[in-house]
Amino acid sequence: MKILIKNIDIIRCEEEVKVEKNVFVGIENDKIKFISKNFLEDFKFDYEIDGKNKLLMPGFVNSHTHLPMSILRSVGSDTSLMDWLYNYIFPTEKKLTKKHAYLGSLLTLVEMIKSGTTAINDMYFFADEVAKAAYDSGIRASIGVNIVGDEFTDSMKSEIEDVYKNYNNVDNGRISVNLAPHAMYTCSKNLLKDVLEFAKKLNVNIHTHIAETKDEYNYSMEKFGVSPVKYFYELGYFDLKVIAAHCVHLNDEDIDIMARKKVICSHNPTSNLKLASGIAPIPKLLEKEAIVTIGTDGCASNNNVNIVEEMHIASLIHKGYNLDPTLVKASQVLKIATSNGKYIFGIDNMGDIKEGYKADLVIIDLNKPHLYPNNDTISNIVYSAQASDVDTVIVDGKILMEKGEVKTIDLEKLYYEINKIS
Ligand SMILES: CSC[C@H]1O[C@@H](n2cnc3c(O)ncnc32)[C@H](O)[C@@H]1O
Ligand SMILES: [Zn+2]
Repeated sequence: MKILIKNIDIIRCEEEVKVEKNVFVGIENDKIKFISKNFLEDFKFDYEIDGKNKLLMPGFVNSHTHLPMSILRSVGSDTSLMDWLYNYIFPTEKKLTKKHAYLGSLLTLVEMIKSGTTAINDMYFFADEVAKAAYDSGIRASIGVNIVGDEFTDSMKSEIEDVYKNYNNVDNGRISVNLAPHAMYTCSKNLLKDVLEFAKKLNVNIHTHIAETKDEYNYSMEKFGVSPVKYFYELGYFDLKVIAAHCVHLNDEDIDIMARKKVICSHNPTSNLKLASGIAPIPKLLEKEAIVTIGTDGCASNNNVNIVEEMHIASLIHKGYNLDPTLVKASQVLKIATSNGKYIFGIDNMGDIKEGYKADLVIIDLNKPHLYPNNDTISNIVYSAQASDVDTVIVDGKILMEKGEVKTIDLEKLYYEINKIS
């Protein structure tokens, strides 16, 4: 498939974040073929998109999600993490079925695509169903197989092997698999050691929750004499690629370790605020050049997966909390929410608008009252844009949504099914 986008403004995000006005962009198969000031006559396209009053930018990457959890939206609201998990979420999750996981995932994916997310890093039970939903939706996804308990059992291993066989590196690498030990307080040390060896054998990423609450930090210090970050470091986890969700309670040594070992921090500001977990030291991580990305967490602790809103909150809280308006600038947050996601997927040519790069793109409709006047496009996108401004979403060169209409999922049927099970 060849797509021509004409007369559009673009934001390049990788090195310096900058805007270019009124260009032609050609997409061929899964990649950006050209970006040009003029139309290239010999590009024979199948499909044309008019870019007048629109902005093309790299798609958003949501680095920490639990797709099926839209089914649990608003369960246990107004409680702290441990109360929420142990008294509301874990008991309800025991009742979930494969069907719930598939339909809940699809519902979350609709919300994600509608707000411009082109790639996600997930972890949950029923990973096979989650992977199927991600596959069906057309999004780019790394699917985490949930691991909790004392021992690495044969049934855990065979679930991982099945999901790996069915979904790792599927559809031109669009779907991949990661191992997701839940957290240091729900997995024994032996289990974590075995999982690490298994991840090495399969050559996959690790995705886990680290240092989310003060309780977790204190538990780690009391039981093991080290912080959660140092605990994972000493186990050898950071010799692999680890996506560490939350990273709220870090000491200076933790920040140094994370920067040096290139741990990928998934900043989840809304979930951290809703569960009153705290505010992650993102300015300090950025100062040390650690890799920071952005995530929503699951729908029950957010209560949505709107990455535009997440970016907005991330751009504001560190300024207010530290009484410093220069922290987490609009250009930094845009990079965090888009191009830094490439580190998760290990795809170098992803996360920017450049020739030869993956066509994982969103088109924003600028013809909205809150986006006029366009004095500073980057500030307008971070501080004023709404999810409903996302007009078109393209992943791997395929159009998943156009003019606000999701093409890959039958919404009427999905809402009907969701209503039946809720
Ligand atoms: C490992 S599968 C996912 C597991 O994690 C639970 N969960 C969702 N959000 C959070 C969070 O913010 N901290 C810790 N655990 C969380 C989810 O309910 C599943 O049980
Ligand atoms: Zn989580």
